Amino acid sequence: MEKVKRICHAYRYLLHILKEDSPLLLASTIIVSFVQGCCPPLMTWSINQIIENGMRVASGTLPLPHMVPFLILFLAISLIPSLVSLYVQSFVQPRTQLALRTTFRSKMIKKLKKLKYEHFESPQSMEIIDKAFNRTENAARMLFPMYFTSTITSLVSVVGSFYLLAQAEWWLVFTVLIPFLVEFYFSLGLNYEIYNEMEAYWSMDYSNGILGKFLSTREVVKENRLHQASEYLVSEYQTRQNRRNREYEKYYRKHLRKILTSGNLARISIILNVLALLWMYIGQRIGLGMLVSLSLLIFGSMYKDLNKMTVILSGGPYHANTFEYYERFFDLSEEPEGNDTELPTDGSIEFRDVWFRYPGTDQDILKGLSFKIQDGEKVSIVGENGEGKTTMIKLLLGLFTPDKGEILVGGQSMDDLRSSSKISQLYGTVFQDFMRYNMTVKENIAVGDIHHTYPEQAIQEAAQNVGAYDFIKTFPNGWDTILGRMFDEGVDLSGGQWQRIAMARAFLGDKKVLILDEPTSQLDPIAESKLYQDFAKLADGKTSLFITHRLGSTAICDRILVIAGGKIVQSGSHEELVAADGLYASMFNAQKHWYKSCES
Ligand SMILES: Nc1ncnc2c1ncn2[C@@H]1O[C@H](COP(=O)(O)OP(=O)(O)OP(=O)(O)O)[C@@H](O)[C@H]1O
Repeated sequence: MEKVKRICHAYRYLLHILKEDSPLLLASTIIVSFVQGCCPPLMTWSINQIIENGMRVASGTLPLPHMVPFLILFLAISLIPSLVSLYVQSFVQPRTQLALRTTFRSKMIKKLKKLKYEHFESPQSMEIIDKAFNRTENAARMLFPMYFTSTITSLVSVVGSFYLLAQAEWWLVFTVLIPFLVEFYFSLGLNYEIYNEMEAYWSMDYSNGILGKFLSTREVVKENRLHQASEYLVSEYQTRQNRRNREYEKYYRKHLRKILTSGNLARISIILNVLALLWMYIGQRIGLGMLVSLSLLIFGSMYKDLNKMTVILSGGPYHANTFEYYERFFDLSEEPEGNDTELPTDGSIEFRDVWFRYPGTDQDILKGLSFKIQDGEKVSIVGENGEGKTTMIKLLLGLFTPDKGEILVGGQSMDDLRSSSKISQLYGTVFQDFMRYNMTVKENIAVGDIHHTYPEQAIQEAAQNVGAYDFIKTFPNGWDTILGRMFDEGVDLSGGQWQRIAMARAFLGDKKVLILDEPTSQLDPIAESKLYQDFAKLADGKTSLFITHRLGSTAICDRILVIAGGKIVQSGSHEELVAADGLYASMFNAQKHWYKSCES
């Protein structure tokens, strides 16, 4: 029952989309499918007429011209199925594909925009998103037009054919139908079983696909070549694919026996029914025309149509099941609706006993993190790898919520602020893995504050503030130059130049809090020192947070917070912390020795 509900739901959904998008296409598809369905019974009827009347023409009891309408009908019916298939293949299929793709994609993209950020860091959610994006369209295409046209055609054809069979003998309807119903019952269960087994196979495909991307992504290819890792990745990819293929073959062999045996009941019933017709002909209960035309019907189109119906009915739920992923995707939790909470007027930050672990994991990353940053203060956050510095920033930005404790910005709780529609105007953030948009320089910077339209001069000023103005001026199309290598006319930038563009974007507008997560990782020492000076100017009067491993850079900050074990373990100026002889001093001394050994 659940399966039937699911397929009905999938069809209702698809037909609704097509009715809205292209009602004419839907109507014409229904009409041509119906006409095609009428062909087999009409063909049977015309063969019967041609044979019976042909014999009368041969015996001289009927003039030849009386045969002409039946012959014309016969010719027309022979042509219609191939014309209809051409129409479906060359028009209905591609047109439907476009309509479904547009509807599915745009609905899914709108949903993506609202998804809770945590889903993008969860492998389970990412698998649902991947399947919804990659499989729903294919399944929809199978259901319409393939299954939909086949269902109408075979249903009309089967009803017409049963009518003709009943003309010969009423019980023929049942001797043909019952074996097919039994067959259908078994194939329905079998296909559902196959679907469940295929789930494991698809999961393997998903992870192999990710490995395959390592071989085609530009950034990754560079490193692969350098490490000569491509060969290893290719062979690993092949090994995994082979393992998956073996799994697939196992499932296929397991079901082959069932698939082969499941068609036999119907095949035997066909032969028995044709023998029954012969028996009726010998007993003179039907004529030669009926014997030939009904035998052709049972052996040919009727068997095919009934068979098609069992495939549609048993395979339909299998494709409709894909809609389960589509529905699960839409069930993923969303960020709360943006409200009109006003932003705070000062940029002070306070973490009060904040605890946090990533959803689906069992390890606390932040364990009672508490600190205060005054409005306008410049603070450096330092700590060893994996101590939770970036995690802390994600919480501050409202991408995740703490499991315990509270975060305040300007005295306002992040619980209220995180859903403010203006939140993007509070923070200017540059992450380690900032975005490189393959768009114009202007757009690359302007997306930093989409709530305002900035004149070109403001964009240029933003670029100047982060030292990007001079290299942008040299571009062939100036501010309208497309960045990145995705397009022919695109100009690629160095890592440091991209970083400056990202900074111009992040700091566009009047952001109260500036955050830089490893801002200088791609800069040379001169550029790094220049960037700090630029940033100190830019950050004047604003609260700013630096996450950095280069402890020399902390000099521009008023204070340093040292994070370890999910807590702040030290706080003070560079001089105070070096003198305190704690974790900061040992990290700083290690770096000092490293620089010294480089100098010597
Ligand atoms: N989405 C996630 N799911 C589960 N664990 C995560 C996730 N993101 C990060 N972690 C874990 O959280 C811990 C803290 O990571 P985080 O990136 O905050 O550290 P960090 O101090 O910024 O490190 P680094 O200095 O190396 O950038 C790490 O152990 C990391 O593996």
